[in-house]
Amino acid sequence: MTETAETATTVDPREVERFAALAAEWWNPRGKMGVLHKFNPVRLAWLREKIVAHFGRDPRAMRPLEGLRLLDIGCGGGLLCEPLARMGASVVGIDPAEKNVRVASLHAEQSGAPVEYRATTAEALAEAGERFDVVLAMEVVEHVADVGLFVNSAASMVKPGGLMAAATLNRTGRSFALAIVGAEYVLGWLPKGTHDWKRFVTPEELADAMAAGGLAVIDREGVVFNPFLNEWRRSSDLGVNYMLLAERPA
Ligand SMILES: C[S@@+](CC[C@H](N)C(=O)[O-])C[C@H]1O[C@@H](n2cnc3c(N)ncnc32)[C@H](O)[C@@H]1O
Ligand SMILES: [Mg+2]
Repeated sequence: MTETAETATTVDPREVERFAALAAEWWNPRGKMGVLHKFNPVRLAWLREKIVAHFGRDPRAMRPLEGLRLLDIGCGGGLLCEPLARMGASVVGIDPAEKNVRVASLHAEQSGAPVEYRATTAEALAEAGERFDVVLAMEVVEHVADVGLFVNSAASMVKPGGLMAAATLNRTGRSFALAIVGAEYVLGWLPKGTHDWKRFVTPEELADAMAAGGLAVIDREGVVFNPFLNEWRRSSDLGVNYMLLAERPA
């Protein structure tokens, strides 16, 4: 990163180093990123459904996102980039950890998914004036050093009539019990220290940050774990994991 000297940054070096150290694990569904793999069907179905409806696409089409330019901020190994590219979107995946971008590029090459990866940040890309139909920040907000600056940079890249989607963890007593104590210490789903509860963001705070960036929230979904079915599902309960969808009015 060369721009960090002059430009304000949302990068917390310790956070980015943590993810870079796990780079080899991105595509192992039973590895340290297993929870993201488990989330994938739920969040992809939600993204597909909402993007298709918003842009008036045919939900039965093989490539319903054809012609849409999509940015995935904090893309990690590209677990979302690849399936979204297969749905037809022109996907740019960015991550401040160069190791992640290398793993993601290699995997996309092998799987044949046409994703463009860059080792950079939302704030650097926003400053360069890039614009997208859809901007994603999935499971990233709780790892950035400055939520206001991060959301503002992301929002500024949404074209008029475009969408931003963000998924993160709410800051509640239940999220402490489930996402920290449960997931990291009891069940061992995530490496200990993955999350800092104080960095969790309430839906109201996230919606306010989006509004400050000129976006209006149009959908809120909770994501809850069903231990009997061993799967994640959409829910009206935003108490722990949740996703917000916002639009920039045309
Ligand atoms: C939990 S992973 C989520 C990966 C991917 N979005 C997914 O859901 O599969 C968080 C990612 O955010 C990246 N990250 C950390 N700080 C960031 C920042 N300030 N700006 C953009 N990405 C960041 C990390 O390097 C890591 O790849
Ligand atoms: Mg996280």
